[in-house]
Amino acid sequence: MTDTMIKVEGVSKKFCRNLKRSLWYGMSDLAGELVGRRHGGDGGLRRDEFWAIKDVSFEVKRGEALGLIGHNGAGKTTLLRLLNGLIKPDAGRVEVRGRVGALIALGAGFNPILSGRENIYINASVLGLSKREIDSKLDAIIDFSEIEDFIDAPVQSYSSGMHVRLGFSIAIHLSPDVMLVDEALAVGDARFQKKCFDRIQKLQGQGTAFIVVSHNPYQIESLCQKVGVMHKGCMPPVCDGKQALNLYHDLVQQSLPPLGRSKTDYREGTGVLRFESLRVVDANGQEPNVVNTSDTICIVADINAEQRLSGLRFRFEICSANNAIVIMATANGVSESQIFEGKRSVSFTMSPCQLTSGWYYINAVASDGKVRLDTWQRALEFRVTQRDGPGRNLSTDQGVFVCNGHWDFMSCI
Ligand SMILES: Nc1ncnc2c1ncn2[C@@H]1O[C@H](COP(=O)(O)OP(=O)(O)OP(=O)(O)O)[C@@H](O)[C@H]1O
Repeated sequence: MTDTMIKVEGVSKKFCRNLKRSLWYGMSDLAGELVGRRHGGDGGLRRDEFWAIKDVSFEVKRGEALGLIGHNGAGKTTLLRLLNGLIKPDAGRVEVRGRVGALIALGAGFNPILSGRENIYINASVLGLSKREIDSKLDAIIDFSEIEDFIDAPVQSYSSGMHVRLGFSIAIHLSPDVMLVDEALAVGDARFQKKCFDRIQKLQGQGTAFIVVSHNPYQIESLCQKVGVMHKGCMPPVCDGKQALNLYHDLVQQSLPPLGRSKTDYREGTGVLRFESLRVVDANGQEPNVVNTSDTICIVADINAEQRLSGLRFRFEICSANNAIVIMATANGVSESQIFEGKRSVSFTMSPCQLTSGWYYINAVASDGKVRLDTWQRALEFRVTQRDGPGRNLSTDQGVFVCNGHWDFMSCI
């Protein structure tokens, strides 16, 4: 495996839901191993056991980043713990080359009663660095973490963001060959997140292989060359960002109730800017109960930016009941000089709306071009009909969109 830094082959890991039984299984497995009889492997599940990881395979090469996305409990952290050697697989093989930097659980690896400075020494020496090597990196670690004022305070007094800053800074300054990052970056503020992304890209250029777990598929798409979508412990072959986004979008939508029954939304993003409300209004500024295909409609979002932001991008995705994106209205060209701070409104007008009858929903997305600030999936549902009466034209009520093109009829020579 010349350039391959991480190789995972047919790995499975099971857990037991019942603590007492889990302890009993653990003891009997241990005893079995001592006499050369091993339960597990592909052996079946015992009572209350389930596969947290099932037959997962992938490779990550030098300088590559693999993103992992999936619902809560899909098995992402378990996979990272297997890669980091914290737990053993029940079946399959895990190979990881070189020095591994890991940011798995928030605050894990820190001794809470020791200061940030003391924890830097402990963490780095565990990874095999001498005192002299750590001395030479200390200033850079503290500098990057931006917590110099607190570096001699006990880590238990740190906020979650400060834990992440210190953990990330230690990990990247130890020249890891492989870096495992579990959702930790979501805790940092937007500016620090961006600084981390830039550093991840720089380290990738220097050959570090990354595995990044995130609930933000757009973050994953911008950072990672390939993506694994985990679902109930399984992971179909890794694919590129676009395919993975579609797969993840399908999984999210499948878990939502049918349109028109109950409104369920789904949020992700740093939250520095948030959509506060979203509505569809007609040409008179009224919110109609039902929209007509020939009506002018305007999608209006009220937003709130917690700090001065520029270079923003907004997108409204209008999706049909079968979860296909029908219209993607993208405002990429918000000029750099347009500053957003505090409460504002963003709107997109469709004149006429041209959707055929049925239920639709709108996803609203805001980013600064690099980091997703807010994604509000299924922010609003609305229904379109064709007006009853003489104007009604069933032949134009097929498909999802009535396109206003024009026909030409030319004679053939
Ligand atoms: N030590 C354990 N004992 C029993 N079950 C466990 C253990 N660790 C994890 N699990 C279970 O394994 C499944 C996968 O958990 P895991 O933490 O890997 O999910 P995840 O995808 O990282 O979720 P999240 O996005 O919420 O962090 C979950 O059902 C979890 O409850």
